[in-house]
Amino acid sequence: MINTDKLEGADKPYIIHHLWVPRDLVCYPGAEKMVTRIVDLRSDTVTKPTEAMRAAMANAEVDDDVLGHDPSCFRLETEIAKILGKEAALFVPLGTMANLISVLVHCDIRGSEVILGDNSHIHIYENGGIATLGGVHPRTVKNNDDGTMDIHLIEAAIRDPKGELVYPTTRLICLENTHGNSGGRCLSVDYTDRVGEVAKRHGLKLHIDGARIFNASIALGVPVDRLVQAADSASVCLSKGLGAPVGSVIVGSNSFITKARRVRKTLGGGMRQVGILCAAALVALQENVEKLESDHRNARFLADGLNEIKGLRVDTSCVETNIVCVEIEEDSQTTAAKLCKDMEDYDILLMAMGSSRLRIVFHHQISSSDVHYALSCFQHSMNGVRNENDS
Ligand SMILES: Cc1ncc(COP(=O)(O)O)c(C=O)c1O
Ligand SMILES: C[C@@H](O)[C@H](N)C(=O)O
Repeated sequence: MINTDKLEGADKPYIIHHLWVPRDLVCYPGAEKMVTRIVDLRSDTVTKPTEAMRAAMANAEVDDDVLGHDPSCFRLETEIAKILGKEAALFVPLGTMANLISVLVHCDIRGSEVILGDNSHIHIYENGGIATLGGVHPRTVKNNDDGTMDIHLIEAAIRDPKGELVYPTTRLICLENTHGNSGGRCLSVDYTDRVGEVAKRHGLKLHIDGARIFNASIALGVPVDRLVQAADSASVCLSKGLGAPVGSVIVGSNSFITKARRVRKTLGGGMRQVGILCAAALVALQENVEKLESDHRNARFLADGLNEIKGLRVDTSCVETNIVCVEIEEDSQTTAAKLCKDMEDYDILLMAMGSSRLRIVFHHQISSSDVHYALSCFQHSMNGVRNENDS
């Protein structure tokens, strides 16, 4: 890897992706834009469809999926239900809608309450949809750093039926595996099964936000169907690590999915010739699950490298899948926003998750050489920050 410490800022524009090209080798104006590539580490939602996906989309067998069942959609839903070990599945545009529909079906009686993590995606990043659209009351329990909620706190949060005159009625518990805001941490089968036992004991349902359940499966070495066995429903994002251009699915019993299909239509989520999207998702399912391990490997490699850079700190023990959370140390004299901007100058896109926290997410369109390139740019940027502050 080329040591970038020695190069002056003026050479910065002449980055030919992965390589620094000294000025005299660049012979004409605009060459600096000749060969650059965006290294997009903002999320695993940013992947572009592969050629195989585009071909599948162009040749997809389609029909009206509202009036009947689009054949490509039927094939995808049948396949994903089988893989997740549930009776049926429903294709939806976004994971947010998958979670919303699931909660609304489980909590279809007024005054219902759902127990979920205070740092969960449903609670923080889904516009409070379960309340604003579904009238479902959220009852949060503290998320631990590993994405779990203490089981005794879950049980304590369940409303006493004797108080039904004044309390909402608990009907659902939601888990999230992997847990996004905890840095992609995995919930174990044992933990999930124990929460499932609590739900059953109290006559409650269990939903798993499985946006990245395939990442958990690969990281834990546990089949996805075993990870969601205790759940009555699960949402799975095909458009994240699996790399489909669009789509998530809900899995559950036949009767649950029948109700979910109706709620989807109510929300305007019914789609006509949706096979065009499902054909790409089928390719993603067939081709990209096996690539998740290299995303996790790239994440671990970057985490270890960043930890060696003065001013940055990564808890590498928390890097279990494709997400790396980077803390910017106080004395580093920079911020997450500034570092994102600096890295953008190198054509590297990151997401700030606060004033001193960065999130880096890996996917199948990030290569190991991208990782080396990103590492050298982080080093160069943090050196620049230090030089600025020393002068
Ligand atoms: C854990 C988790 N659940 C649900 C979602 C929602 O997915 P979407 O962005 O497709 O609505 C996300 C977002 O990416 C997520 O990270
Ligand atoms: C930010 C969040 O909504 C999105 N689910 C992501 O992980 O990129």
